[in-house]
Amino acid sequence: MNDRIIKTEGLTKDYGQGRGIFNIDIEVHKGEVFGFIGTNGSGKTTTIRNMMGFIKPDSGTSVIDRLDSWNCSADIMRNVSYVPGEIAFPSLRTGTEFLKTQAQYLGVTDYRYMNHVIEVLQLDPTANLKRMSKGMKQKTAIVAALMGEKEILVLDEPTTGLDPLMREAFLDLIREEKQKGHTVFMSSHIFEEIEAVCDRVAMIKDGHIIDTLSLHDLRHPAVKNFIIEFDRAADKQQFAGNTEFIIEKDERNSCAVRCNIEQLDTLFRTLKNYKIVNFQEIRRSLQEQFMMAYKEGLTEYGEK
Ligand SMILES: Nc1ncnc2c1ncn2[C@@H]1O[C@H](COP(=O)(O)OP(=O)(O)OP(=O)(O)O)[C@@H](O)[C@H]1O
Repeated sequence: MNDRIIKTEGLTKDYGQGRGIFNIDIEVHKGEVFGFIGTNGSGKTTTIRNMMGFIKPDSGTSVIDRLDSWNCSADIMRNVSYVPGEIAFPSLRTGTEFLKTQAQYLGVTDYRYMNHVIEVLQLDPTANLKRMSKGMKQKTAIVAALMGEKEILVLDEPTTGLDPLMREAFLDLIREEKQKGHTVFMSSHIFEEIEAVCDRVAMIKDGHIIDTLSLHDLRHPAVKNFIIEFDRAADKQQFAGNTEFIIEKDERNSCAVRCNIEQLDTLFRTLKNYKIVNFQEIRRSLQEQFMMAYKEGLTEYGEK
Protein backbone atom coordinates (compact mmCIF):
# COMPACT_ATOMS: atom_id res chain seq x y z
CA MET A 1 0.00 0.00 0.00
CA ASN A 2 1.30 3.46 -0.80
CA ASP A 3 -0.52 5.23 2.03
CA ARG A 4 1.98 4.01 4.60
CA ILE A 5 3.41 7.13 6.18
CA ILE A 6 5.59 5.42 8.78
CA LYS A 7 7.06 2.00 8.26
CA THR A 8 9.67 0.11 10.22
CA GLU A 9 10.86 -3.30 9.14
CA GLY A 10 12.94 -5.57 11.34
CA LEU A 11 14.13 -2.49 13.24
CA THR A 12 16.71 -3.58 15.80
CA LYS A 13 18.91 -1.70 18.27
CA ASP A 14 20.63 -4.09 20.62
CA TYR A 15 22.11 -2.54 23.79
CA GLY A 16 23.07 -5.96 25.15
CA GLN A 17 21.64 -8.00 28.03
CA GLY A 18 18.26 -8.15 26.31
CA ARG A 19 17.95 -4.35 26.30
CA GLY A 20 16.92 -2.40 23.23
CA ILE A 21 14.44 -3.15 20.46
CA PHE A 22 14.28 -6.24 18.29
CA ASN A 23 12.66 -6.76 14.86
CA ILE A 24 10.14 -3.97 15.24
CA ASP A 25 7.62 -4.00 12.38
CA ILE A 26 5.22 -1.08 12.43
CA GLU A 27 3.06 0.39 9.68
CA VAL A 28 1.15 3.60 10.18
CA HIS A 29 -1.22 4.62 7.43
CA LYS A 30 -2.09 8.12 6.29
CA GLY A 31 -4.59 9.79 8.60
CA GLU A 32 -4.24 7.18 11.30
CA VAL A 33 -3.73 7.88 14.99
CA PHE A 34 -1.45 5.06 16.03
CA GLY A 35 -0.70 4.30 19.68
CA PHE A 36 2.47 2.70 20.96
CA ILE A 37 2.02 1.32 24.43
CA GLY A 38 4.41 -0.41 26.78
CA THR A 39 5.76 -0.43 30.30
CA ASN A 40 8.84 1.53 31.46
CA GLY A 41 11.97 0.45 29.63
CA SER A 42 10.08 -1.60 27.04
CA GLY A 43 11.63 0.24 24.07
CA LYS A 44 9.21 3.01 23.11
CA THR A 45 11.74 5.86 23.13
CA THR A 46 14.40 3.75 21.40
CA THR A 47 11.94 2.97 18.60
CA ILE A 48 10.94 6.62 18.26
CA ARG A 49 14.55 7.85 18.28
CA ASN A 50 15.27 5.39 15.47
CA MET A 51 12.24 6.64 13.56
CA MET A 52 13.41 10.24 13.89
CA GLY A 53 16.89 9.25 12.73
CA PHE A 54 18.68 10.19 15.97
CA ILE A 55 20.19 6.76 16.38
CA LYS A 56 21.38 4.29 13.80
CA PRO A 57 19.72 0.89 13.93
CA ASP A 58 21.90 -2.23 14.13
CA SER A 59 19.66 -3.77 11.48
CA GLY A 60 16.33 -3.16 9.82
CA THR A 61 14.91 0.04 8.40
CA SER A 62 12.65 2.91 9.30
CA VAL A 63 10.98 5.13 6.74
CA ILE A 64 8.83 8.23 7.28
CA ASP A 65 7.03 9.61 4.25
CA ARG A 66 9.33 7.71 1.89
CA LEU A 67 12.47 9.07 3.59
CA ASP A 68 14.91 6.73 5.30
CA SER A 69 15.09 7.83 8.94
CA TRP A 70 18.84 7.50 9.37
CA ASN A 71 19.92 8.90 5.99
CA CYS A 72 17.40 11.74 5.87
CA SER A 73 17.18 12.69 9.53
CA ALA A 74 17.38 16.46 8.86
CA ASP A 75 14.47 16.31 6.39
CA ILE A 76 12.47 14.19 8.78
CA MET A 77 13.02 16.73 11.57
CA ARG A 78 11.69 19.42 9.21
CA ASN A 79 8.67 17.40 8.05
CA VAL A 80 7.52 15.96 11.35
CA SER A 81 6.06 17.58 14.47
CA TYR A 82 8.03 15.87 17.20
CA VAL A 83 7.64 15.88 20.98
CA PRO A 84 10.66 14.22 22.62
CA GLY A 85 10.41 11.94 25.64
CA GLU A 86 12.94 14.05 27.52
CA ILE A 87 12.76 17.76 26.96
CA ALA A 88 15.97 19.78 26.94
CA PHE A 89 15.31 23.45 26.19
CA PRO A 90 18.02 25.76 24.85
CA SER A 91 19.28 28.37 27.30
CA LEU A 92 16.67 31.04 26.65
CA ARG A 93 14.92 33.07 29.28
CA THR A 94 11.20 32.58 28.73
CA GLY A 95 8.85 30.17 27.04
CA THR A 96 7.87 32.97 24.66
CA GLU A 97 11.48 33.41 23.53
CA PHE A 98 11.76 29.69 22.94
CA LEU A 99 8.50 29.54 20.98
CA LYS A 100 9.63 32.52 18.83
CA THR A 101 12.91 30.74 18.04
CA GLN A 102 10.98 27.60 17.19
CA ALA A 103 8.58 29.56 14.94
CA GLN A 104 11.56 31.02 13.05
CA TYR A 105 13.11 27.56 12.65
CA LEU A 106 9.84 26.13 11.33
CA GLY A 107 9.06 29.19 9.18
CA VAL A 108 5.82 29.87 11.04
CA THR A 109 4.57 33.41 10.40
CA ASP A 110 0.87 32.98 11.16
CA TYR A 111 0.58 32.48 14.92
CA ARG A 112 -3.13 31.72 15.04
CA TYR A 113 -2.76 27.96 15.42
CA MET A 114 0.06 28.34 17.94
CA ASN A 115 -2.13 30.64 20.02
CA HIS A 116 -4.99 28.16 19.76
CA VAL A 117 -2.78 25.37 21.19
CA ILE A 118 -1.54 27.71 23.94
CA GLU A 119 -5.15 28.50 24.82
CA VAL A 120 -6.31 24.88 24.79
CA LEU A 121 -3.44 23.88 27.06
CA GLN A 122 -3.83 27.01 29.22
CA LEU A 123 -0.11 27.72 29.02
CA ASP A 124 1.47 30.93 30.23
CA PRO A 125 4.52 31.02 27.93
CA THR A 126 5.89 34.21 29.52
CA ALA A 127 7.17 32.15 32.47
CA ASN A 128 10.87 31.59 33.02
CA LEU A 129 11.83 28.42 31.12
CA LYS A 130 14.08 27.13 33.88
CA ARG A 131 11.48 27.66 36.59
CA MET A 132 8.61 26.03 34.72
CA SER A 133 6.94 23.02 36.33
CA LYS A 134 7.20 19.63 34.58
CA GLY A 135 3.68 20.08 33.18
CA MET A 136 4.43 23.59 31.88
CA LYS A 137 7.59 22.36 30.17
CA GLN A 138 5.60 19.56 28.58
CA LYS A 139 2.94 22.00 27.37
CA THR A 140 5.65 24.27 25.92
CA ALA A 141 7.16 21.29 24.07
CA ILE A 142 3.73 20.38 22.69
CA VAL A 143 3.10 23.95 21.49
CA ALA A 144 6.58 24.04 19.92
CA ALA A 145 5.88 20.80 18.06
CA LEU A 146 2.31 21.44 16.97
CA MET A 147 2.73 25.05 15.80
CA GLY A 148 4.37 23.84 12.58
CA GLU A 149 1.05 22.21 11.54
CA LYS A 150 2.89 19.31 9.95
CA GLU A 151 0.98 16.41 8.45
CA ILE A 152 2.94 13.88 10.50
CA LEU A 153 3.29 13.91 14.28
CA VAL A 154 5.60 11.69 16.31
CA LEU A 155 4.99 12.14 20.02
CA ASP A 156 6.94 10.38 22.76
CA GLU A 157 4.73 10.14 25.85
CA PRO A 158 3.31 13.62 25.16
CA THR A 159 1.04 13.67 28.22
CA THR A 160 3.84 13.12 30.74
CA GLY A 161 3.40 15.58 33.60
CA LEU A 162 -0.03 16.81 32.45
CA ASP A 163 -2.89 16.69 34.94
CA PRO A 164 -6.06 14.75 33.95
CA LEU A 165 -7.86 17.88 32.69
CA MET A 166 -4.92 18.92 30.53
CA ARG A 167 -4.52 15.36 29.29
CA GLU A 168 -8.11 15.54 28.08
CA ALA A 169 -7.43 18.94 26.44
CA PHE A 170 -4.39 17.44 24.71
CA LEU A 171 -6.49 14.52 23.43
CA ASP A 172 -8.87 17.10 21.91
CA LEU A 173 -5.88 18.51 19.99
CA ILE A 174 -5.11 15.00 18.72
CA ARG A 175 -8.74 14.62 17.62
CA GLU A 176 -8.37 17.91 15.71
CA GLU A 177 -5.21 16.54 14.05
CA LYS A 178 -7.14 13.45 12.99
CA GLN A 179 -9.93 15.59 11.55
CA LYS A 180 -7.36 17.42 9.45
CA GLY A 181 -6.24 14.06 8.07
CA HIS A 182 -2.86 14.22 9.78
CA THR A 183 -1.00 11.07 10.82
CA VAL A 184 -0.11 10.67 14.48
CA PHE A 185 2.22 8.18 16.14
CA MET A 186 2.17 8.54 19.92
CA SER A 187 3.64 6.48 22.71
CA SER A 188 2.08 6.19 26.12
CA HIS A 189 1.72 3.91 29.06
CA ILE A 190 -1.80 5.14 29.79
CA PHE A 191 -4.35 2.77 28.32
CA GLU A 192 -7.31 5.14 28.63
CA GLU A 193 -5.76 7.83 26.45
CA ILE A 194 -4.73 5.35 23.76
CA GLU A 195 -8.22 3.86 23.85
CA ALA A 196 -9.76 7.35 23.63
CA VAL A 197 -8.06 8.59 20.45
CA CYS A 198 -6.21 5.85 18.59
CA ASP A 199 -7.29 3.84 15.58
CA ARG A 200 -4.71 1.12 16.12
CA VAL A 201 -2.18 0.30 18.78
CA ALA A 202 1.02 -1.73 18.97
CA MET A 203 2.10 -3.14 22.29
CA ILE A 204 5.78 -3.46 23.10
CA LYS A 205 7.39 -5.53 25.83
CA ASP A 206 11.08 -6.13 26.42
CA GLY A 207 11.83 -4.63 23.01
CA HIS A 208 9.45 -6.91 21.10
CA ILE A 209 6.06 -6.06 19.60
CA ILE A 210 3.73 -8.51 21.28
CA ASP A 211 0.46 -7.43 19.69
CA THR A 212 -0.98 -4.92 17.21
CA LEU A 213 -4.69 -4.38 17.25
CA SER A 214 -7.42 -2.20 15.88
CA LEU A 215 -9.32 -0.21 18.48
CA HIS A 216 -12.36 -0.45 16.18
CA ASP A 217 -12.22 -4.25 16.47
CA LEU A 218 -11.85 -3.92 20.23
CA ARG A 219 -14.86 -1.58 20.42
CA HIS A 220 -16.93 -3.61 17.94
CA PRO A 221 -15.82 -7.23 18.30
CA ALA A 222 -17.11 -9.71 15.74
CA VAL A 223 -17.66 -12.16 18.57
CA LYS A 224 -19.55 -10.90 21.60
CA ASN A 225 -19.91 -12.26 25.11
CA PHE A 226 -22.96 -11.72 27.28
CA ILE A 227 -23.92 -12.61 30.82
CA ILE A 228 -27.58 -13.52 30.94
CA GLU A 229 -29.44 -13.89 34.20
CA PHE A 230 -32.77 -15.72 34.16
CA ASP A 231 -35.57 -15.25 36.66
CA ARG A 232 -35.94 -19.03 37.06
CA ALA A 233 -33.18 -21.63 37.21
CA ALA A 234 -35.35 -23.98 35.13
CA ASP A 235 -35.44 -21.41 32.29
CA LYS A 236 -31.69 -21.06 32.36
CA GLN A 237 -31.37 -24.84 32.22
CA GLN A 238 -33.72 -25.10 29.27
CA PHE A 239 -31.96 -22.29 27.39
CA ALA A 240 -28.46 -23.68 28.05
CA GLY A 241 -29.56 -27.23 27.19
CA ASN A 242 -31.04 -26.36 23.79
CA THR A 243 -29.00 -23.48 22.56
CA GLU A 244 -26.78 -23.28 19.52
CA PHE A 245 -24.61 -20.72 21.30
CA ILE A 246 -21.43 -21.49 23.12
CA ILE A 247 -21.98 -21.40 26.87
CA GLU A 248 -18.80 -20.19 28.53
CA LYS A 249 -19.93 -20.14 32.13
CA ASP A 250 -22.91 -21.98 33.50
CA GLU A 251 -24.35 -21.13 36.90
CA ARG A 252 -27.68 -21.71 38.64
CA ASN A 253 -29.66 -18.79 37.25
CA SER A 254 -27.17 -17.32 34.82
CA CYS A 255 -24.80 -18.20 32.03
CA ALA A 256 -22.21 -16.50 29.84
CA VAL A 257 -22.94 -16.79 26.15
CA ARG A 258 -20.59 -16.31 23.25
CA CYS A 259 -22.06 -15.42 19.90
CA ASN A 260 -21.02 -13.70 16.70
CA ILE A 261 -22.86 -10.62 15.45
CA GLU A 262 -24.78 -12.60 12.78
CA GLN A 263 -26.30 -14.70 15.58
CA LEU A 264 -27.45 -11.70 17.65
CA ASP A 265 -30.95 -11.60 16.20
CA THR A 266 -31.48 -15.31 16.91
CA LEU A 267 -30.22 -14.85 20.46
CA PHE A 268 -32.64 -12.01 21.17
CA ARG A 269 -35.55 -13.90 19.62
CA THR A 270 -34.76 -17.00 21.70
CA LEU A 271 -34.52 -14.95 24.88
CA LYS A 272 -38.04 -13.55 24.32
CA ASN A 273 -39.31 -16.94 25.55
CA TYR A 274 -37.86 -16.37 29.01
CA LYS A 275 -38.04 -13.83 31.80
CA ILE A 276 -34.63 -12.21 31.86
CA VAL A 277 -33.60 -10.18 34.90
CA ASN A 278 -30.15 -9.09 33.76
CA PHE A 279 -28.38 -8.92 30.42
CA GLN A 280 -24.89 -7.53 30.15
CA GLU A 281 -22.22 -7.46 27.48
CA ILE A 282 -18.76 -8.38 28.71
CA ARG A 283 -16.17 -6.26 26.92
CA ARG A 284 -12.45 -6.60 27.06
CA SER A 285 -10.65 -3.31 27.64
CA LEU A 286 -7.37 -2.42 26.00
CA GLN A 287 -5.69 -2.96 29.35
CA GLU A 288 -7.14 -6.47 29.66
CA GLN A 289 -6.09 -7.21 26.08
CA PHE A 290 -2.60 -5.95 26.88
CA MET A 291 -2.38 -8.00 30.07
CA MET A 292 -3.33 -11.11 28.10
CA ALA A 293 -0.76 -10.44 25.41
CA TYR A 294 1.74 -9.48 28.11
CA LYS A 295 1.36 -12.80 29.92
CA GLU A 296 1.59 -14.73 26.67
CA GLY A 297 4.67 -12.63 25.86
CA LEU A 298 6.28 -13.77 29.09
CA THR A 299 6.08 -17.37 28.01
CA GLU A 300 7.13 -16.59 24.44
CA TYR A 301 10.21 -14.55 25.26
CA GLY A 302 10.92 -15.76 28.77
CA GLU A 303 11.33 -13.61 31.84
CA LYS A 304 14.43 -11.52 32.22
N1 LIG B 1 21.82 4.54 25.07
C1 LIG B 1 21.51 3.41 25.73
N2 LIG B 1 22.46 2.56 26.16
C2 LIG B 1 22.14 1.42 26.80
N3 LIG B 1 20.87 1.01 27.05
C3 LIG B 1 19.88 1.80 26.64
C4 LIG B 1 20.12 3.04 25.95
N4 LIG B 1 18.93 3.63 25.67
C5 LIG B 1 17.98 2.80 26.15
N5 LIG B 1 18.53 1.71 26.73
C6 LIG B 1 17.81 0.57 27.34
O1 LIG B 1 16.90 0.07 26.36
C7 LIG B 1 15.67 -0.30 27.00
C8 LIG B 1 14.52 0.47 26.36
O2 LIG B 1 14.61 1.83 26.78
P1 LIG B 1 13.59 2.94 26.28
O3 LIG B 1 14.03 4.25 26.82
O4 LIG B 1 13.44 2.83 24.80
O5 LIG B 1 12.24 2.47 26.98
P2 LIG B 1 10.82 3.22 27.11
O6 LIG B 1 9.77 2.22 26.75
O7 LIG B 1 10.83 4.49 26.36
O8 LIG B 1 10.77 3.49 28.68
P3 LIG B 1 10.06 4.66 29.55
O9 LIG B 1 8.58 4.43 29.46
O10 LIG B 1 10.59 4.41 30.92
O11 LIG B 1 10.49 5.98 28.98
C9 LIG B 1 15.85 -0.06 28.48
O12 LIG B 1 16.26 -1.26 29.08
C10 LIG B 1 16.98 0.98 28.52
O13 LIG B 1 17.70 0.87 29.72
